[in-house]
Amino acid sequence: MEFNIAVMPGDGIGPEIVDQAKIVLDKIGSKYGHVFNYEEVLMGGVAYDKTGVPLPQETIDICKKSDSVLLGAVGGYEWDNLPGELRPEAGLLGIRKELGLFANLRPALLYKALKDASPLKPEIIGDSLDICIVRELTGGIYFGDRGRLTNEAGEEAAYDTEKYSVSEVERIARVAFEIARKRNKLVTSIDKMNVLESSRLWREVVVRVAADYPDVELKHLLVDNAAMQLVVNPKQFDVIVTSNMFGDILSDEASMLTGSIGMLPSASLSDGKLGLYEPSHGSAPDIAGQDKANPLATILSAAMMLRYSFDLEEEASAIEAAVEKVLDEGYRTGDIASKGTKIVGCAKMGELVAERV
Ligand SMILES: NC(=O)C1=CN([C@@H]2O[C@H](COP(=O)(O)OP(=O)(O)OC[C@H]3O[C@@H](n4cnc5c(N)ncnc54)[C@H](O)[C@@H]3O)[C@@H](O)[C@H]2O)C=CC1
Ligand SMILES: CC(C)CC(=O)C(=O)O
Ligand SMILES: [Mg+2]
Repeated sequence: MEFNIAVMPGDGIGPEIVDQAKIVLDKIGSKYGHVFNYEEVLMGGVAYDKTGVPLPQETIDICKKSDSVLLGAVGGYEWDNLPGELRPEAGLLGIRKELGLFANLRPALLYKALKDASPLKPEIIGDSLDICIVRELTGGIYFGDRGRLTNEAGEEAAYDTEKYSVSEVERIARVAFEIARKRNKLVTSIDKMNVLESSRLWREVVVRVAADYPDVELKHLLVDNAAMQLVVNPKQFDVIVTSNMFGDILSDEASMLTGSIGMLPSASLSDGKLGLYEPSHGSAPDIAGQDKANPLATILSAAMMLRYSFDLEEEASAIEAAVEKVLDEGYRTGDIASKGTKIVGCAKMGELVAERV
């Protein structure tokens, strides 16, 4: 089969890690008889530098007519003083909205070989950890009204607004329950209903949706407690469903339970087959251009693309198995290295995975 993939390398380590994912995809293509056509598009700081905006219309058009989108990461110090709407991150939020990518799946999976890389005690982490975070991606405070104003005391002030509609909560809750049905049948909804009205609506709607899934257990946690529970008892979670900002923060925390933010892939899904696949981390400007980045989150995101956008389950599993094999053989990028392991760079890690596909 033939697939057209829009590729946004982005900024910082983005181009390095995306290159490795393409090498692995090409190996899958040659093994299973698929052709992946890549069309590189501009988004983020690199787009701002070349066109004056972080998300050019041409990028949106090409993504919309592609079969899926692969992204590295965007952002960096050099764009830190731009106004919000011109920052690289505005390009990312813009493409998520344009493509209707309301469901962000972030699986935090601990590979057995990485047990030593997890900061949690062996008696807490056990042999494995497998949490699926379902983060709402096109609503909430990242998309609400914001601005600057002068308050009653004549002082400069700023505001951002958290807003969720019933339909926005309902559709993300359904995604979470459907996923839980295929896993361990437990959804934990995380909110801040003791303070926020938007969270009270969130909880009401999730409870209503749960009635359609009597085979799935529903629990609720307040987000501050949830942040703590992830560290003290992560095994209590199966599927977590939460808002855009809480999911952003909690997924970075969960990534560390599995060894590194460089291990956490993500799939951003819409109502249709078009999805955007990217690692959960940022552009890591502190290590950009040094061949130090861990490309595994991006490679595993490419596997999610095969699974969710192209229905190529066997090929997706082949990538995941190749990643597991490389780790079992003791190869590590610096972020997941431990005593007795073999440290390799970003490019070598990609090559090793491709060889084992
Ligand atoms: N999806 C995206 O494009 C995202 C972009 N950002 C942007 O990225 C820029 C940097 O943000 P930070 O807060 O520093 O977060 P970050 O995720 O880029 O980096 C945090 C820490 O993790 C390390 N790290 C991240 N990815 C890694 C990898 N693959 N391998 C090894 N180490 C890795 C970095 O070196 C750094 O020490 C900012 O401009 C931010 O807005 C942040 C998060 C997501
Ligand atoms: C622009 C930000 C919302 C990106 C981010 O931190 C994320 O999606 O994880
Ligand atoms: Mg984030």
